[in-house]
Amino acid sequence: MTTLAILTAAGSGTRLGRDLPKALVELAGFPLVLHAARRLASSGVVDALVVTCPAGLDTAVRDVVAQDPHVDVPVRVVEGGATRQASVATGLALAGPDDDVVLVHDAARPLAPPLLVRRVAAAVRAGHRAVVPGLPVTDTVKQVAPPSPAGAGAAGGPDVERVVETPDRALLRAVQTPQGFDRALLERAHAQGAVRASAEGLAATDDAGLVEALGEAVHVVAGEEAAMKITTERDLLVARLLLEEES
Ligand SMILES: Nc1ccn([C@@H]2O[C@H](COP(=O)(O)OP(=O)(O)OP(=O)(O)O)[C@@H](O)[C@H]2O)c(=O)n1
Ligand SMILES: C[C@](O)(CO)[C@H](O)COP(=O)(O)O
Repeated sequence: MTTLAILTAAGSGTRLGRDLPKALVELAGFPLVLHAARRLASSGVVDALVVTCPAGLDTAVRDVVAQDPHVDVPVRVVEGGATRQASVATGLALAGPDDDVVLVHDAARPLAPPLLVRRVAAAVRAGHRAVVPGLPVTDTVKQVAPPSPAGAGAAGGPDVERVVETPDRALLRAVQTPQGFDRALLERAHAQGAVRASAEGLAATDDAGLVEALGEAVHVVAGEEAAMKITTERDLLVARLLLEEES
């Protein structure tokens, strides 16, 4: 039995605002997608990689990832979909007959360490069929009311939102990737949630959310600060510092 990693890299990186897709933006001389692929491969628990890429960039992404000497597992590259959820579904369709565990990881988390990959995969192999890494939340988090049709600032004052709840932060976890799944469960979750995949506002923001929607259990293992997500330029600066610390 084998473990497939789906590496999502098909996003455009709108919030980063560069003139190339985020996964191809360089950090310390290498594209984000390559950092992520190297760490997945060197975990020792990934047998093959499927990388989702933006339309028209399959050759560029294949050249970057599949030819890298540090990525010593078979690599396939496939064009992703309109949302992250759709991209994962496209990658999942390429799973082979022996793949019983699937890890889903974001190229936007390029420094997720190999030990985290092993921790997630081990928890799935130990019998937890859906596993996410998570960190405790340090801010106090407020839930706000949905926006009113008229808009919050409609009266002419500053934009304000009404708080409806303060969840107990001791029970909150900020979740990361890689997320790990029993392959059959992940397939069922994506099949059941398929109708959501076409639009950003409907799509699940992570794969575990689709499993939760089935009513199935999802488990959390300890996350890692290094698995931070690159969304903005500031995140790239922080990642650079983390890499310096690593070496
Ligand atoms: N249609 C999409 C959208 C996102 N992703 C991937 O999902 C991960 C998380 O997405 P995000 O951080 O939101 O990346 P982008 O969509 O590129 O960023 P933005 O929302 O700022 O455009 C990224 O590795 C991204 O490449 C994907 O494979 N397919
Ligand atoms: C999957 C994820 O990385 C878990 O934290 C996150 O939900 C991706 O979110 P994004 O808005 O697509 O960056």
